[in-house]
Amino acid sequence: MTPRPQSSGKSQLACFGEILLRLSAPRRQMLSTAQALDIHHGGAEANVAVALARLGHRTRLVSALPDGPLGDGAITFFRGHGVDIAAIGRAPGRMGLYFLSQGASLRPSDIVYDRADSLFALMPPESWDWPALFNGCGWLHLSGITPALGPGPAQAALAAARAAKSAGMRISFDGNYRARLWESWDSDPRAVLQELVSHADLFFGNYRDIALLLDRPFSGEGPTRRREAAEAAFAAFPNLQRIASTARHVEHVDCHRIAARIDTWDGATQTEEVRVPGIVDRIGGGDAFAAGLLHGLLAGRDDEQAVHSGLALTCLKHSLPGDAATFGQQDIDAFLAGGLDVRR
Ligand SMILES: O=C(O)C(=O)C[C@H](O)[C@H](O)COP(=O)(O)O
Repeated sequence: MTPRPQSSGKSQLACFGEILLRLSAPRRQMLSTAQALDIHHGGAEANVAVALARLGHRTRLVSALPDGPLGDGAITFFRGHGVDIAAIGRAPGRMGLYFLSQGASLRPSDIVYDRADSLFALMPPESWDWPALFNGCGWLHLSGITPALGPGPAQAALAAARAAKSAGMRISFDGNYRARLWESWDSDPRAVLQELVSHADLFFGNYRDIALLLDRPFSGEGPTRRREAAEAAFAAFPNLQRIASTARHVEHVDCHRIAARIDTWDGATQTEEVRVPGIVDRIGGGDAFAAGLLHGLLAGRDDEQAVHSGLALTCLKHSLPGDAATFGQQDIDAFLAGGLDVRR
């Protein structure tokens, strides 16, 4: 039996962010012609909460869902995956939606957001009672999507990070830059993202995210450019201990090559590149990487093992429809051991 890992220190990991309903055109149809839509639950932070819960960690989703059947359905979904839903507030309002047309052949995937004025986006920032919501939690996971939703969520994300910091919690922050969201309101992404990264111990982002944060380009090639960007980020954000990233080469809509990496102050751990053919659904791949890597760190493994568990979980996620990576340790172990014939 594989022992279930326990998150270290104060037991729970809190994920703060919007829960979304994903409506996808089935069988790779386009949204403009689909006659039915498939339903999945998602949201960047929620995906991390589910993946970690499936891996045996205690995760708490801090969010808000509308009263009524859509909110009830989401609660059932997250509870069913073992996520603590006690810190999800309920109130009248609308649920954030996004629509997906899954790419095929030479047509890339496309996302249409319909989440303006959702209950979560309109929550007054002062309505979140951080000490109560984070009670018993030792880690907070946030992403750059929450502050992109509007001035209220931006203030809430900052307040969450400050409260977690002053409670002695560790913080992971996934850059998740979404240009379409930031462009929908009069925002200054750099200032907000800089403060959030300044509170983080672990930052998920690549050299492009760091270039955006620091407002400067990195001109080298491959690993040299990644290291240069990481060193610039460590210099600008002294609280950061690790920067984790993936490098993705899109061979074809259905076939990507993915490598993963952790940079620390004194060096980097880089994985081999894995070819991922026959992709079923790549949405949530970044969240799966974050969850897999957090899983390794929370279980007390070293960076080499943690980055490989992140790589394994992101690659596995591409085989599964929906946002969440609902795999167990045995799936990660089997992936890392290789071998793709039927297991029986
Ligand atoms: O865009 C948003 O606001 C969402 O939260 C929708 C998606 O669930 C995640 O963004 C997945 O992101 P990746 O893991 O990078 O594919």
